Amino acid sequence: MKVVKFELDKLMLLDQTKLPLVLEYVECKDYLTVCDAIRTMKVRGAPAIGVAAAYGVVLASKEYENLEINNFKENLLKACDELNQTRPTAVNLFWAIERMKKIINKHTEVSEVIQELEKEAIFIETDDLEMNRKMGRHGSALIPNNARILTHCNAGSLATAGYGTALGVIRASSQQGKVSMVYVDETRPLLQGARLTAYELMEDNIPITLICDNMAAYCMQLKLIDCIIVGADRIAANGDVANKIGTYGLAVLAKAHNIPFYVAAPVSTFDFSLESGKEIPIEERAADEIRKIGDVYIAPPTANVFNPAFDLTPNELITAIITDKGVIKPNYTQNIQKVLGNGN
Ligand SMILES: CSC[C@@H](O)[C@@H](O)C(=O)COP(=O)(O)O
Repeated sequence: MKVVKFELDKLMLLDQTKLPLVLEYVECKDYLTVCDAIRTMKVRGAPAIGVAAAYGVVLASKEYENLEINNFKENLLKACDELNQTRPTAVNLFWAIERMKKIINKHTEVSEVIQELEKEAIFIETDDLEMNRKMGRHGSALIPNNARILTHCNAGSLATAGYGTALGVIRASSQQGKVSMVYVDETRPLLQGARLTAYELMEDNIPITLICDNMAAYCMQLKLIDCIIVGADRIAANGDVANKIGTYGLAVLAKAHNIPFYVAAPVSTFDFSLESGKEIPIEERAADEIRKIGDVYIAPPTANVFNPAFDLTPNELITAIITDKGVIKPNYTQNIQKVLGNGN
C-alpha cells in the first residue's frame, strides 16, 4: 500500500483521513492541492510529509514551465515557502524543501531544473524507504524474544515512504519471530493508532491489541509491556524528541515502570540547528478535532479546547534513539554527533 504515487504530471496521495474504512487516493495536479493535503492530514507522518512536499515542488515546476528562468525560479521559491507553511513541527518537511531549493538554485535552464527536481524527489522517497529498512535492522537487535511492545500514533509505512520507523523496527523484529504482541494506543484525538497502526499491522498479520490511551499505565502496571517504541517529528541536537501528543506521558510511565523507551527516526528527522527541544514549535490544531469524532460532536460544540498535536520528551527519558546509521545511546549531544555527524 503506497502512500505517495507520482505519475508524470500528478501526485496520488492515499487519503489517510478515510482509512481504514475507505481506501481512496487524492489526485494532486498542482502544488496547492498538495499544500491542502498536508494541512488537512490526508498525508501525514513526518517522513511522508517531506516526500509529498518534494513532489509538490515538482508539480509547481511543471505549472511554471513556460516562464523565463528568473520568473520561473521566483515562483518556484514562493511555492516552496507555501509548502513550508503547511505544518510547523515535523522537520522532514523543511529538510526536503531545503534539498529541492538547492536544486532550484544550482541549475540555469528551466527544463534542467524540472528534470533534476523530479530526480531529487524520487531520491528522497527511495532513500526514506532504504533508511527505514536499515533502522529496522539496527532496532530489532534491541528487542527481546517474545516481546510485547507498546506503540503510539502511526510511525509505519503510512507515515513514511514505506516500511515505517517505529513500525519498521516492529516489522523487522516480527520477521525474526520476536514479537508476541503489539499494544496500540488509539491516539486521541485523530486516532492514528486505531485507524492506521492497527490496520497496517493487521494487514501484515502482526498480532495487535488496541487500547485507549488512558489504559497504557495500567498495562504497564500489569507487566504486559516489555518495551515502548515510537517515531519522532523532530529531534533536537541534545536528543529531546517532539512526537505525537501523549508520547511524553508514555516516557514518564516507562521510567516509573523501568521499561525501555525507544525512539526510531531517520537522519532527516534531526534538527541540528536546535540545541534543545524547547525550541521546537509545537503545532496547535483546530478545536473541533477534540470536540468531534468524525462528523459527530461528542462535546458541547462551543467547549473551550487546548489541542497541541505534539509534545516534547526530554532526552533523559529516552533509553536509545534508533537511526538508519545505528543506535544512539544517552549522552545524546555527543553521541548524536558521533553517529550522525552534522547530518550531511
Ligand atoms: C514515522 S512518523 C513519526 C511521527 O511523524 C508520528 O509519530 C507522528 O507523530 C505523526 O503525527 P501526525 O500528526 O499524524 O502527522
